[in-house]
Amino acid sequence: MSRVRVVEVGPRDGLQNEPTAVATAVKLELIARLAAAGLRWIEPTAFVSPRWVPQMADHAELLAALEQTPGMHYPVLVPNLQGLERALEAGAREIAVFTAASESFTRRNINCGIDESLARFAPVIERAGARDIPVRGYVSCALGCPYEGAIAPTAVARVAERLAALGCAEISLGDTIGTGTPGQARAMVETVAERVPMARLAAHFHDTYGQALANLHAVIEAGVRTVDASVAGLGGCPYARGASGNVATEEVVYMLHGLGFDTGVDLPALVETARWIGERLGRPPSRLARALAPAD
Ligand SMILES: CC(C)(COP(=O)([O-])OP(=O)([O-])OC[C@H]1O[C@@H](n2cnc3c(N)ncnc32)[C@H](O)[C@@H]1OP(=O)([O-])[O-])[C@@H](O)C(=O)NCCC(=O)NCCSC(=O)C[C@@](C)(O)CC(=O)[O-]
Repeated sequence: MSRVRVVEVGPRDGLQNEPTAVATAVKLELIARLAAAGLRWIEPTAFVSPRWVPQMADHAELLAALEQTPGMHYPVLVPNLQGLERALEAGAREIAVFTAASESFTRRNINCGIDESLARFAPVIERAGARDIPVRGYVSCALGCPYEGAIAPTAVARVAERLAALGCAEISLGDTIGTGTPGQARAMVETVAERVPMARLAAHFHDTYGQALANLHAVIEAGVRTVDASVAGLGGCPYARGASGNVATEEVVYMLHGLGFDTGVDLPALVETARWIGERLGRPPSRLARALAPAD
């Protein structure tokens, strides 16, 4: 059976936009439950400025408290050298850098242009490489920008290629505001794959317009085998208006199993985790979690 790798981004992308502070202990329990459900790649936090994203202010405490057992991967977001230094001190073994295919979004999200972001990442990736720390690169706004509208697939491909050339092992392509549709998603991924091999691409789709599963299906048919998702559909980028809701991991896993892919994830345990975090945050369950709810 062929495998699709699911990268759980809920504790980071999912929680970064929550209006009220989520206790570090709740985040740690969420991560432990996700690991127990079979997820092996879990993005736990971001070493970004607490002024920009207060919800990630406990990054060092959280990462230091995580037991990084063999076989588990906990990549953390790092925007610059300062973030890298702090992440390394806290015990990071994998990192992710993040920019976008849109100049306006990049400025609002990390306070610099695309070229400058890549210049900042160069020494980050070099230092990580010297320690054998794998680096993922994110390209946001891959299917549209909240400030610039449509984004050409070739613009996404150019940024992805530059991240790969800097040393990113994997490139995650983000439909940050969830406006993409399946034909666009497939065309974008195929254009990027002309410059970065398909095996190194990941799809990171938000469900704001209800298109995420259809878009994922389209890019899986095109050959993508790594998919980002957020338990209970938590999430959204604080610097992308309307970017609520990553695609729910449990719905992705249900679809992948239905398509005959192995994910290594125990779906009932994941659904239970989705219900657990939803209750703590006062969030409605995903459609799947609702459908699979035990009878009263
Ligand atoms: C990049 C910066 C820091 C630039 O922010 P800046 O204000 O330009 O930074 P600066 O270098 O001018 O420094 C200003 C202050 O920030 C501090 N600082 C500087 N760097 C750090 C750091 N790493 N950690 C902690 N503190 C830091 C620095 O020490 C200084 O502190 P002060 O002297 O004023 O007290 C800021 O814009 C930032 O943190 N942005 C993060 C925004 C963010 O996390 N957005 C969400 C993630 S992206 C996303 O969600 C999309 C994605 C990945 O999920 C995919 C998708 O869906 O498309």
